[in-house]
Amino acid sequence: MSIGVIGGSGLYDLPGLTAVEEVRLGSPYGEPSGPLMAGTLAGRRVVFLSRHGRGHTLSPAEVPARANIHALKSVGVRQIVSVSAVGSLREELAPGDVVVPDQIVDRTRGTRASTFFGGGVVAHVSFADPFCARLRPLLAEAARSAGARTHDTGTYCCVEGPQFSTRAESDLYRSWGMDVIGMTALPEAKLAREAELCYVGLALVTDYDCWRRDDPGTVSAHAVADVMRRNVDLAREAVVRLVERLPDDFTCPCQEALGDAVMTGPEVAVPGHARWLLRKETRV
Ligand SMILES: CSC[C@H]1O[C@H](OP(=O)(O)O)[C@H](O)[C@@H]1O
Ligand SMILES: Nc1ncnc2[nH]cnc12
Repeated sequence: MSIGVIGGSGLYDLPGLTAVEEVRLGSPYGEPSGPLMAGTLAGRRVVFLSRHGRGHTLSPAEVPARANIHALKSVGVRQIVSVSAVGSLREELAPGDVVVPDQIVDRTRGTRASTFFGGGVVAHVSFADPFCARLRPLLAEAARSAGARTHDTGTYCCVEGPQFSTRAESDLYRSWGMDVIGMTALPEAKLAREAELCYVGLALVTDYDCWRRDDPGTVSAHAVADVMRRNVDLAREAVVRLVERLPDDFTCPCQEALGDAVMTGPEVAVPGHARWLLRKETRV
């Protein structure tokens, strides 16, 4: 069993990962964003994947999230830490801070492939708590002990992009109580739940989006990348400390997410595309 790390903007490899084997995999959903880098970190097997690909060639809507989750699960990953750059929608969440979100609001446009189900097999997973409730506190503790000013909760507003928001949108998301804004936590988090993997977010605040009228600067892609570059060591250290804290026998309800989710009966043959997901006991 291993821990997966998906690196977002500015995090294209995982410094300190040793004995790295580059694993190139296909999947029923096409190619993942790039090769999986499987190695050792803090004595555990860790598999790193760059979300936007080497050289950052995939925009948020182009990230092959189904292939990525399938590939990570197929090499034995059971927990995923998603590292991502986010804008802050709150004064108190400052650039350089870490947020470990506990909620998401979906503002994507519905064009991203966001389920493994359909095509003859129906399942509705519970998504009330979209991030793994057992892993989140461990990650928050790990980030704090790595030296980050850490916020243990927060609502991640996932927008379609690739353009940044208008001021009116930024104001609207704030009025809705959203805390941070990004473009990639969905559909990744949904797909991880369907694949019965634990999924948590290490959200690094890079900017104040565009809502602050006292600040003439607004977010830019290069400013985000600069802040992320300065925080690579922090992200890595937080992952190391999480890996150190994670018990070998860590279990969690995420690993049983399909137990009460599948509607399709056992009299129906499981279509080929869903066989990797379904155990006999998960069917009605
Ligand atoms: C480069 S700025 C916008 C870009 O950065 C974030 O990506 P990730 O979550 O992979 O770090 C944001 O969601 C946008 O995709
Ligand atoms: N302000 C912002 N909006 C959307 N995605 C982001 N990623 C980093 N900062 C962002």
